[in-house]
Amino acid sequence: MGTGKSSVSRLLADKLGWPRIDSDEEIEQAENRKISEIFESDGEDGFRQIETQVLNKLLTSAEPAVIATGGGAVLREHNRRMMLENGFVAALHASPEQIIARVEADTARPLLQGDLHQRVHMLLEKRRGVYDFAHLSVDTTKLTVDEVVDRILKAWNQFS
Ligand SMILES: Nc1ncnc2c1ncn2[C@@H]1O[C@H](COP(=O)(O)OP(=O)(O)O)[C@@H](O)[C@H]1O
Ligand SMILES: O=C(O)C1=C[C@@H](OP(=O)(O)O)[C@@H](O)[C@H](O)C1
Ligand SMILES: [Mg+2]
Repeated sequence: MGTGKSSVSRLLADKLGWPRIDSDEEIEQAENRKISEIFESDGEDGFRQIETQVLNKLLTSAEPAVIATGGGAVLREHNRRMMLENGFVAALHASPEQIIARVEADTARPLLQGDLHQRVHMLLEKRRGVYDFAHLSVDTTKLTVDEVVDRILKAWNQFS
């Protein structure tokens, strides 16, 4: 969360001339509920169930697209495999301090409610290594969105 997936995906899609899809927005549309409402009524497990269904549908569509997922979509091994089998996967990282600075004004992320500093450190620890499966990893801490997009495009051109 806060590493720039949603922001980077917009510019990346523009540059590629591809549609841009954000799985969180797709989930909200399909459910006609905000992410926070889904967490509130169905819990994290309920959200992950919906997220997996939506992601699988997006990943098996024939059209090329830039897909931004939520940061926890990769917690399920099945999703990691689907992503690798159907696309080029870029994982965006950032330092805990930078993540906190980027998300502190935003209340839309249920897993970051409460003590933000403690939540961010706890989640980074819990998820350590889970993003290593990606084709490319980018530390966005000191990069602009433009620079992140350039890194992804370079790696994508070599990959494809
Ligand atoms: N490279 C960056 N440098 C500075 N701010 C950024 C960068 N990438 C994203 N942001 C800002 O951080 C916040 C979270 O970005 P977002 O794209 O929603 O991240 P994610 O989808 O990974 O949670 C937004 O306010 C966005 O403008
Ligand atoms: O990391 C997570 O578990 C989550 C990340 C969020 O998306 P962003 O990574 O785009 O903030 C969103 O899917 C939900 O709040 C859960
Ligand atoms: Mg996002």
